[in-house]
Formats: sequence, C-alpha cells, structure tokens
Amino acid sequence: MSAEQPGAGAASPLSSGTTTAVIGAGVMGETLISGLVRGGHDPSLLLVVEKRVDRAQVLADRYGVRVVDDLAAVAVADTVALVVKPQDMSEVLAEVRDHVVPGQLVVSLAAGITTAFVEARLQPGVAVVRVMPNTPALVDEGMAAISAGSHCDVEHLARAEAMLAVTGKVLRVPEKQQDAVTAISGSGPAYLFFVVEAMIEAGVHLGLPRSTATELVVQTVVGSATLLRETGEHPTVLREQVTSPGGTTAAAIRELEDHKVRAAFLTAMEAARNRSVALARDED
Ligand SMILES: NC(=O)C1=CN([C@@H]2O[C@H](COP(=O)(O)OP(=O)(O)OC[C@H]3O[C@@H](n4cnc5c(N)ncnc54)[C@H](OP(=O)(O)O)[C@@H]3O)[C@@H](O)[C@H]2O)C=CC1
Ligand SMILES: O=C(O)[C@@H]1CCC=N1
Repeated sequence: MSAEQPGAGAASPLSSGTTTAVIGAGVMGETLISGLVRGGHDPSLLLVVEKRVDRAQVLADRYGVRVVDDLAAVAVADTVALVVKPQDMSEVLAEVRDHVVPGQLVVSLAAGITTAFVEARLQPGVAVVRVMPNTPALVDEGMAAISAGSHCDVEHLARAEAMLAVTGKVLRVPEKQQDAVTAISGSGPAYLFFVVEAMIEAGVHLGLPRSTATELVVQTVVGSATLLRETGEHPTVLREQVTSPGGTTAAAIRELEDHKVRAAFLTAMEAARNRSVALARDED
C-alpha cells in the first residue's frame, strides 16, 4: 500500500512504494506483470487476482508477486489493471465497484470495452484509461495504444503510459480509433504468425527440412521488420527492391494478388474491428 492515499502523487506505477493490482492473469495479465517486474516494480506491491488458483500460484512462484483471492484487496492499489476477457468485465466491475474510489486509476486492457462502459459501472469520478496492448510486450517490443476516459487528467494518462512504456512503444489515440487499433496491432501478431506458419509449410512442401524452413522464415521476418524500422522506407519501396524484373519475387507476388491476399487482409481487419465494437455491445 502507498504511504498515504492510493493514487496520491503516484506519477508512475514504477515509483517506489506504488501498488498495482492486476485482475486476470492469463496471457496478457502475465505479459503486463512480467513487464512491470522487469521495469523495477516491487513484486511484493504487485497484487494479482486470478480466478484459476493453480495459475495464480505459477505467477507467484515465477515473479514473486502477491496473489490475493478477494477483489476487495484492490482498495489499496494506486492503479488497478483489468485484464480479464471482455465477456467477464461486467462481473468483475460489479465486484470491484465498492473497493475503487476516485484517486485510484483503473486501466482496462480489454478489447472493445469502452471507458464509458467501465465508468458507468464504477463509482462516479473514477479515472479510467483504455489500453490496447499486444503480446510482443513479452520481449519489450510491444505496441500499446492508450485513450483517456472522461475523468482522466494528464497525470492519469502519464501513469498509464509509463506502465506500458516499460514493454515497448505507446501511442496516445482518440478512443474512437481503439477498435481499429485492436484490429491492427492488438490482433496483428496473430496475422504475422499465421503468415509465418504458411511460409514454413510452403518450405516443407518445397522439400526443405522443417527446421531449415523455420530458421529461414523466422530470420527473414526479423530481418525485414528491422529493415522497415531502421530505414523508415515505405514498404512498397522495400518490396520493389526485392522484386527483380521477370524474377522469382514477381512470380510469387502475382500469385498473391491473383488470390486476393491484399483484399483478404482488408476484410479480415474489418472483421476484427467489427468484433471489437460488438464485444462491448454483447456485454451491455
Ligand atoms: N491475448 C492478447 O494478445 C491480447 C489480449 N487483450 C485483452 O486482454 C484481456 C485478457 O486476454 P487474455 O489474457 O488473452 O485472456 P485469458 O483468458 O488468457 O486471461 C484472462 C484471465 O482472467 C481470469 N478471470 C476471469 N474472471 C476473473 C475474475 N473475476 N477475477 C480474476 N480473474 C478472472 C481468467 O480465468 P478463466 O480462464 O478461468 O476465466 C483468465 O485466467 C482480454 O480482455 C483481451 O481482449 C488485449 C490485447 C491483446
Ligand atoms: O483476440 C482478441 O480478442 C484479443 C484482443 C486483441 C488480441 N487478442
């Protein structure tokens, strides 16, 4: 617990003596917890509430965090991170409502759930920040977008930003962009892993040992991503550099265009955006 009131003067969740509660310690909850611990958060001031007892124990053993089984424990936290599935959000908010007061910051990492949704289920005046993180945060290469709710001041947003900045880049976006963000960077790692899977499978079809195909594809993806970031070149320029006239790449790209892969990405991401919008509606 902080020296005085929760939230008072806590500029960063990594400031000494600051308490953070994480509700829901699945994939994304662990990603957040591990990042905070790597960033220097005192594990004994990291409270974890997780439904699955065995999972909670794994995290306590792995990170030294304090597992609590009663949501009332979040009352002592400066920052409360909600990392449960969108479908569980109403239930969790009903349980924490009496234990979270203005002065504490609530950070929701759930897809689709708006700050208005969270605010309406908490006591009036509680500051809420919506975050869309992604799993590369596990290796400090995350991309998170954050948006302020209606009771946030600059300090609240800065606090949420500091929490996410430990594990990668953070962008402030208007909340109306969050569903599109979710479709791009939130779900994005899965699309790229899907492409990686497909390329490895293709290598195997072409007669390469699976281990060789895997090494070739993974390093090609890492190298290409690094080239994009370090040169700042437009991807079209980089693709054209690879595409020799009448060569192998041109033959492959023509097949991708014939199979409407570009259009498939567009409709796939529209589907993700629409699902994000629907998640909050389904919960209401
Ligand atoms: N995975 C990802 O890449 C990303 C996820 N997110 C968001 O993060 C959130 C969590 O996703 P993810 O980690 O993948 O999901 P998980 O299902 O892995 O984790 C959620 C955890 O919360 C637990 N839980 C459910 N209800 C409660 C409760 N009342 N109290 C305590 N714990 C509870 C769940 O237990 P049980 O399984 O028993 O229900 C589960 O262990 C989602 O809202 C998602 O939209 C955002 C960006 C990326
Ligand atoms: O698939 C999902 O709903 C979550 C949100 C973004 C990534 N995973």
